Amino acid sequence: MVFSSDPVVSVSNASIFQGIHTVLSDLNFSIEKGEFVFLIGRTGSGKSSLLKTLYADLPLIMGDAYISGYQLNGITQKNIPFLRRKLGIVFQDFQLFPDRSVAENLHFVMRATGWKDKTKMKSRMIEVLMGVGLGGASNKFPHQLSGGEQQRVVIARALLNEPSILLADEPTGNLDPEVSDGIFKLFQEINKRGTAILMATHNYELLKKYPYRILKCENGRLLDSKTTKFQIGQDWAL
Ligand SMILES: Nc1ncnc2c1ncn2[C@@H]1O[C@H](COP(=O)(O)OP(=O)(O)OP(=O)(O)O)[C@@H](O)[C@H]1O
Repeated sequence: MVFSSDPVVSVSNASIFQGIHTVLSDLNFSIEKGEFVFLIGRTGSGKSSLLKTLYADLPLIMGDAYISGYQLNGITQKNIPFLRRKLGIVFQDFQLFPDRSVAENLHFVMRATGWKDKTKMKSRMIEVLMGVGLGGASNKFPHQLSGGEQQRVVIARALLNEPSILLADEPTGNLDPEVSDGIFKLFQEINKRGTAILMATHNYELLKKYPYRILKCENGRLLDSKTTKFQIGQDWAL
């Protein structure tokens, strides 16, 4: 049972591994419902590994972690799809099926996550596409959309099951600055509607402009702007 006062993410005494290599150790942090948090750090510092652990693509071997009401340590293969229904995941590369329309891309996820009622599926699909500003795009194929529009479809797809948190790994990394600004604003709108966001980014401008909480991977540790003062760094050295 998830109570509304529970944090969406809660991590204690955890270490993050890639095989036998420890990437981050002694992690202790939580993310509250509706919080917006940046995740920063130099290339190879562990941002993606942390996100992968949170969506159970990497096993949590040491420590405790809960996300969207699921305990990550000891989670079974059978339960991972159920966990992922509670999360929205957005990557830098859009990962849409190129040979399927926008509607078919969304339908695929809905069917895979247990939706059956065709009327409800259609109205939810329209709702999420409208929500990302792509109300008229359902019959288009990915190649007929710009990079920014494709990313909006990916965000719509991530929102289908009303996740309590969106995990975003460099979601604006492949887009030019103006387009990425629009995508960032979309994340802010989604956040204002109540979804927590954990966003890995190298975009120094965003950090300067929007004073959200920052988690920084540095020297195998995770620094938290809520409890520690630290330098953000320059964009090449985030
Ligand atoms: N699949 C993998 N197998 C083994 N080691 C890996 C794998 N992926 C990443 N690593 C290693 O884990 C460490 C953390 O990498 P990670 O991708 O989490 O960093 P990152 O902060 O997300 O980097 P970037 O900003 O470049 O995306 C690095 O030392 C990297 O080489």
